[in-house]
Amino acid sequence: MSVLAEIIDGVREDLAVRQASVSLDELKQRAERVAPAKDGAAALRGDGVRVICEVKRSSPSKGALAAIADPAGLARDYEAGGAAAISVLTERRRFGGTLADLDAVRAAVDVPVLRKDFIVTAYQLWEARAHGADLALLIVAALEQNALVSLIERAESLGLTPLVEVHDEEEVRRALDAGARVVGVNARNLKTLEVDRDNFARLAPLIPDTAVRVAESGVRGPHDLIAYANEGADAVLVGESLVTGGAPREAVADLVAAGAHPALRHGKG
Ligand SMILES: O=P(O)(O)OC[C@@H](O)[C@@H](O)c1c[nH]c2ccccc12
Repeated sequence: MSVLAEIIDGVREDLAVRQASVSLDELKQRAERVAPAKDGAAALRGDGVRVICEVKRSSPSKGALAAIADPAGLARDYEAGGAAAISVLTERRRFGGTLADLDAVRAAVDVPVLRKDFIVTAYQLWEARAHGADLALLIVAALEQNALVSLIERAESLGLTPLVEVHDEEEVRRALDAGARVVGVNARNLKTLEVDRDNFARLAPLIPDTAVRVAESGVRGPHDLIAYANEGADAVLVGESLVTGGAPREAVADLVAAGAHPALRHGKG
């Protein structure tokens, strides 16, 4: 079984427990009480390369990365450094995240917040909205095409911007066919966990100008951001290097400054 399939098995078990304790109706009521979602797509494209900063405690490839006792404080540092959005991993078993992290981050920052999880049912989209997320990750490799189409539609109907993650040519085609407006190219193959930073350059030309292009994973510092920008990234998603580096606000500010450089041919001008 692939790593991705193993993760999803665990996600489905944890999901069943939550579904048994919080009904869909209850989630819908909570979703009505939170502030309306912010425009996630607009936040990820503009002058300069936008930086999405991730709250990430551990990963299947590296194990424990950082304890992150105060996710709200980390998110405030990210925002102060110039983050365009904050990604919060809510998967528990492999990434050490919870929905409580999402609540804490939502309450701490004004920028859009992404729920990063392995979403396979509409219930999880309602959860994302009920806990204040503005964007939700949908991983093409984890979904049949009809499920992908219906989850994108459902996300949009809740005001959530779907960040649709792809890893190869076929998945780009599926994402676009399904109506994705924000496409994330992951350098990491979730089935093998291998990182290939050249993946973005291969796939970006297949994504039309009408969509927002996000380069995900493997950004160690400004050098990698500049490379992704020159390959057409509107935004980059950064986790590990920020949580392990010790000075998150400064590290984000360095990335944002590198992405703002006028010599960069970022985005689609
Ligand atoms: O820690 P990194 O290499 O900076 O990567 C961040 C982010 O791209 C990565 O956490 C990620 C991308 N897609 C995912 C899907 C599920 C879980 C995690 C991810």
